[in-house]
Amino acid sequence: MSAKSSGGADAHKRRAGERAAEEVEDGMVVGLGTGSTTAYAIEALGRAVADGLEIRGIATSFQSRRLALDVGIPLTDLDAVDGIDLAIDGADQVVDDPDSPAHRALIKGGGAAHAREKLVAAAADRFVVVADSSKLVPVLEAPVPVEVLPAAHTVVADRIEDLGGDPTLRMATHKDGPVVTDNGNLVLDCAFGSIDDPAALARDLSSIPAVLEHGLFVDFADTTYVGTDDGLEVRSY
Ligand SMILES: O=C(CO)[C@H](O)[C@H](O)COP(=O)(O)O
Repeated sequence: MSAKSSGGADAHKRRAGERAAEEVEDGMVVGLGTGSTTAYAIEALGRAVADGLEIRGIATSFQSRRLALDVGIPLTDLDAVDGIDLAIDGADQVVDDPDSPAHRALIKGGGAAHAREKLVAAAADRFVVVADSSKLVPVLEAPVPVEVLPAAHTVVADRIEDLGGDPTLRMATHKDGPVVTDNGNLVLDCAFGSIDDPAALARDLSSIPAVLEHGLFVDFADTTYVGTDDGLEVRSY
């Protein structure tokens, strides 16, 4: 999937994605996130590679791998490198309140790619988030995507209800049945209302057997680029 043309939220996404791509320098290993905002960064990196920038990308999904190949970014794998210099990725919600202990916590996984996205973000020296301004919130409240082993989805759903969540199995739109992740698993979108303590919820979710990964990213982001009507806002943490 390529990035869409600009206008409204798309223009905001483009500003954020293209600005993040400017952070990439010759010789870097770059984590390539998933989603429409990151697609602008990947396309910008493809243009820079065509102009001589030498990088290696690590894709976080089938979608980001295809796009990177389409635009000519050489790819490698996590087990073939010593580390990742910089990872760029989008978010579904970002806490934007410097007075909150949850400042910079994210919800990711709108594209069901959060397991590999978190792996790559955790391996990166710097994790740069790209978002349009609609993603900024004072408190996280979107459903948290939880990737689960297929055989365990009802058991995990029960455990999530015990935690006060309301899990819904994510269903595919162009096939019968559920969304299946790039890892062959299922996704429960788990509504918790306002998430005042994302770190505690992240620990609780991680402790459930058969949860592969959840979409709460606490203390991962180093910088967030936010595309707005007026231009670009930068949050450095
Ligand atoms: O976490 C993600 C995929 O798993 C995406 O980065 C997130 O859903 C944001 O996507 P977009 O940039 O299209 O709004």
